[in-house]
Amino acid sequence: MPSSLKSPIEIPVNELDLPLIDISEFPLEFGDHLQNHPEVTKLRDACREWGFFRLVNHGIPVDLLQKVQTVAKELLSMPTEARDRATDSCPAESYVRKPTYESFCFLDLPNSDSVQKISARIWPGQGNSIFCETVGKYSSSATDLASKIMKVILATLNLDVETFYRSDFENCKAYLRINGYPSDGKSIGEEALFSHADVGCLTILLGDEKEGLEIRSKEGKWFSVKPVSDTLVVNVGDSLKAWSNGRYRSSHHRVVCKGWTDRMSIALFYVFPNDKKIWAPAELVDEEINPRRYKSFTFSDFTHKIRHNTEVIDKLTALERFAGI
Ligand SMILES: O=C(O)CCC(=O)C(=O)O
Ligand SMILES: [Fe+2]
Repeated sequence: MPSSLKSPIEIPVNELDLPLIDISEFPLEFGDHLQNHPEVTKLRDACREWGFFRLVNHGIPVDLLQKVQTVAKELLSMPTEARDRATDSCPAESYVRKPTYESFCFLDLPNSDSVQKISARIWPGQGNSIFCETVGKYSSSATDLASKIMKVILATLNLDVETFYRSDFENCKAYLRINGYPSDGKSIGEEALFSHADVGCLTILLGDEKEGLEIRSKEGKWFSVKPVSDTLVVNVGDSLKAWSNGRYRSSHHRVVCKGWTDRMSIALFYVFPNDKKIWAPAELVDEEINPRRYKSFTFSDFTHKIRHNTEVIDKLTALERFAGI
């Protein structure tokens, strides 16, 4: 990740109401009839146009959302020396502090001891059981939700849901990142989190209702997303873009300072296991209309070999440069 992010940027003039998807509309049994369900059509359009949508009626209790935000804020407001104790040589599982943002990263949830390890470093002795329990519960609920969204996305691709879920997504894992954006020294319009595409399949983003998230459209214009309480923002990442043979977008997004003090967000990344070979199924490849767009690669190859999933060089994203045919 680049360390200096202070470049002035153009102020976007566009505001975006993300497409609203009511996940409670989807039946638990996925049959062929689902493909023509109006909510499925809406979701398909959202994934094609934006690679982003807003989930309503997502089923995660509002009090759990509030609790996880409370413990995340408590973590981010610990003294600098305490936060720095969680810094480690493996940034994927520790605390990272950059000039304009900071992140606590937890790996392989909900099953790893990643949360306990960081908690023990921040709160020496006993750790913080309420923090661990709350983050554990939220990650578990959000991972179940991501699996459900993934199944519906398979339906939007006109694929047999159970077959493809079992063969490709059943072993997906979750990483969690608690992001803090302290306001000190930042001016309105300044980039707080650089433009990037997420690397996994899906990201579920829980914000703290402060503006700042911006998404780049197909035409390269920036759109500012208005927060809506009790909802979750979901986006497609590069792994799913590649697996869908480019049918779905993995849009670049960033966070821009809007004059707040201390914005924060919690991102759950639903990702393939490291050794998973990412290869679009033959059903999504059509030699004439939609030829194969990516060579096969493993998730760990992608995350280890690309240094920054940020720059678009000669209109090519990191995914295109890494695996494009
Ligand atoms: O804080 C946000 O709204 C966005 C965070 C994000 O894009 C990320 O963690 O990948
Ligand atoms: Fe992101």
